[in-house]
Amino acid sequence: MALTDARTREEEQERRHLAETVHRLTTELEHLTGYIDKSARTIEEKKEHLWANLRDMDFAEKANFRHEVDLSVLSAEHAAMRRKRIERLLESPYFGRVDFHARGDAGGGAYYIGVHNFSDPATQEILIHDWRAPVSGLFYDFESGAAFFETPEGTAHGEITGKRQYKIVGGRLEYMLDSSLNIGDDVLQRELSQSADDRMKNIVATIQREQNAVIRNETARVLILQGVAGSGKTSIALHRVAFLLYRFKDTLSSDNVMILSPNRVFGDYIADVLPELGEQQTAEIDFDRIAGTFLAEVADYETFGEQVVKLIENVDEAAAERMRHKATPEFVTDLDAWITSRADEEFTPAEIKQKHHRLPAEWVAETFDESRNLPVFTRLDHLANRAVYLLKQQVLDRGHKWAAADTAGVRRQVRAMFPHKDALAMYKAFYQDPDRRGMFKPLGRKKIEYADVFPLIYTMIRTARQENYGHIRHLLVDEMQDYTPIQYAVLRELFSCTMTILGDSNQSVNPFSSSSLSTIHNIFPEADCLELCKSYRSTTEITNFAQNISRNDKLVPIERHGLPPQVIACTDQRDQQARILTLIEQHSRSEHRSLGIICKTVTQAKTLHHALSEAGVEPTFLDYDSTAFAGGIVLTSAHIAKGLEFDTVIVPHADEENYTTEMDRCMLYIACTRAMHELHLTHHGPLSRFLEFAEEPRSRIVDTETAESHDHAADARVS
Ligand SMILES: Nc1ncnc2c1ncn2[C@@H]1O[C@H](COP(=O)(O)OP(=O)(O)OP(=O)(O)O)[C@@H](O)[C@H]1O
Repeated sequence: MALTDARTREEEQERRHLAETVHRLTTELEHLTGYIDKSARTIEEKKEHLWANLRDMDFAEKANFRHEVDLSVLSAEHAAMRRKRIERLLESPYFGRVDFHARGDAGGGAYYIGVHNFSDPATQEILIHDWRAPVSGLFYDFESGAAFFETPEGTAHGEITGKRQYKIVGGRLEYMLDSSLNIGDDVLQRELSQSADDRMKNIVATIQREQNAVIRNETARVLILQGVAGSGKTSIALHRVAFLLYRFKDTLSSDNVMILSPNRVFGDYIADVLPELGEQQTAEIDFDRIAGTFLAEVADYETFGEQVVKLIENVDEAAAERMRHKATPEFVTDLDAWITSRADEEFTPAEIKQKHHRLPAEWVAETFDESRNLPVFTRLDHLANRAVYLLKQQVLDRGHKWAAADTAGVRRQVRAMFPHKDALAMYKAFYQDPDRRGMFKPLGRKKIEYADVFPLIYTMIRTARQENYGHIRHLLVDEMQDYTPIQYAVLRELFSCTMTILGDSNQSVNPFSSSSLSTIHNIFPEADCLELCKSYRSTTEITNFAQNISRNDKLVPIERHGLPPQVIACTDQRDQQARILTLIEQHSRSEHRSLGIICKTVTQAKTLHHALSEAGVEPTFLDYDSTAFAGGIVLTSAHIAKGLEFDTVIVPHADEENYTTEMDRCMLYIACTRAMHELHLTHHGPLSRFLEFAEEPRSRIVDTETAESHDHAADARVS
């Protein structure tokens, strides 16, 4: 009874504290709104004054006046940004509290932690600490007892006497929980059992200790993060970007951060996380866009998506061999050495003659030699420019004319000293070597295979000066396993900044050209490598099911239970469609929001989309041309679904014919690991070999009344 009283009293105190915080936030919001309105009026008046008196003002007065207007606009913008943050805080002012008694300090204090800092403007007292502030590390990194955090004056040691977590929605306390341990399991369970939002959401309130270590790593120039499916890699990487923006705010802004994502749908899916954390959206890029920038005027090329389609739908052994060859680190070393030696081996200095004036071959050799450290085509341009300058000088000195045709003539002679006309010609010549014969196979007259796209871009970068991303100071690379060493070599040339590189070697979409953790580490030997092994996305049942498809002994599933995955045997194609329609119908009646129907290929997804549309269901169809993610019911391929998640997933065509190769196994694994709460697989004909384990009676549910299994699941599910 006494305990309940104490608890009630504490809750009462917390409610009062919340009300007080909301009051102070509201006061500040009103103040800012007043300030912004007043600024808007002042700016308007100043502009009108400027227009009215423009003629009477001299240059200095006008400049002064404009400067004043600019300053007012800047200050109003700052206030508007601050107002946005206050509005966000009013929704949920804080999610955690840690009571810390610093050693030698009699008082000690309660630190409330939220998505932003908030200080009372009157007293400057910090009422809410930003989750990224050093003191907030206490909340994520320590249990009760001895703890420390860094302050500008040094390390503050002391003791944590209590930790509390809150769920505040719309400014109202939904619940609070005391937790002496790390972020309480209860809160995490509640968060994980919720339905998926349309987009990826922030997880600040429940960041786990091992995840926090990744987020707050300040020292790594390159950080490689290997994490099992659903371990929070992408979420953590985005929180890390938010942390770095906070920690290095004087030198790093969102304009200097870039995210290299697998495709635009994924880019759109994660687009809300940084703004939710109070940061601006960063620029986003993918390898297809890098290819577009470099090759638009050079060659037509197969895209990554087209290559995946080709591989899944019809594996061409010779093409696979070419891919394998170009996906090795040795290939990069070979190509690099070959490019580097071209100038020495193939440049033949010769005399340059123009308008009866000459530059001897020795001069040519010496001049070419002076620019040794530059790429070969840049060296040729330098040489030609010097030759044009000298010869033109001599011609003009004699009183003759120098025409554009003379400049072109000199350039032609210089270019003739090197056998390759451009990077593409040079790249093709690389394959003249008998050891490499057959390794280059264009698709038609001017189109190159995807496997040649980045070797060619690398050749371009190494042979002539190219634009790079010099303004980018941090690059985040997601799905690292899908990029080859040559792609990393291109990244190294284009970005000379710190990087966070993350992925999962179990989720490669192309077994012929994927990179293992050790390969990537060899490319970035200076990198810190961290690993996340706990999987948070799916129920234990779904994770265990996926583990049977592709085992990863390091994976630790989170204890959260739900319906066992269903494998539904259908009598024919029509029956399969009917079953899928029933599952969609069940989903729409359930508490779940998002449903992903994930086929192996885009072609299969398209066919199913057509059939479902005819039956009156209109899921959002995502293919390689899609640029935005959509909530609700989504129909797509495993490759495109990568990185996404859904409350419920249906995997159609789980038969032996469809899922039979190692590549198919990857696709099946990716599709199944997209499910958070429910997973259903349908098939007609023999079940895929990768699902043989599911044929055992306990895990396989064939022709059962689905409602019954739902009831069973409800019992097992943790609420
Ligand atoms: N600490 C956490 N608190 C709450 N939710 C979490 C936490 N860590 C991960 N999650 C949830 O787990 C799910 C998976 O996260 P995320 O997509 O970032 O993982 P991933 O490792 O990139 O997955 P995959 O490689 O399979 O695409 C998300 O719903 C995310 O919100």
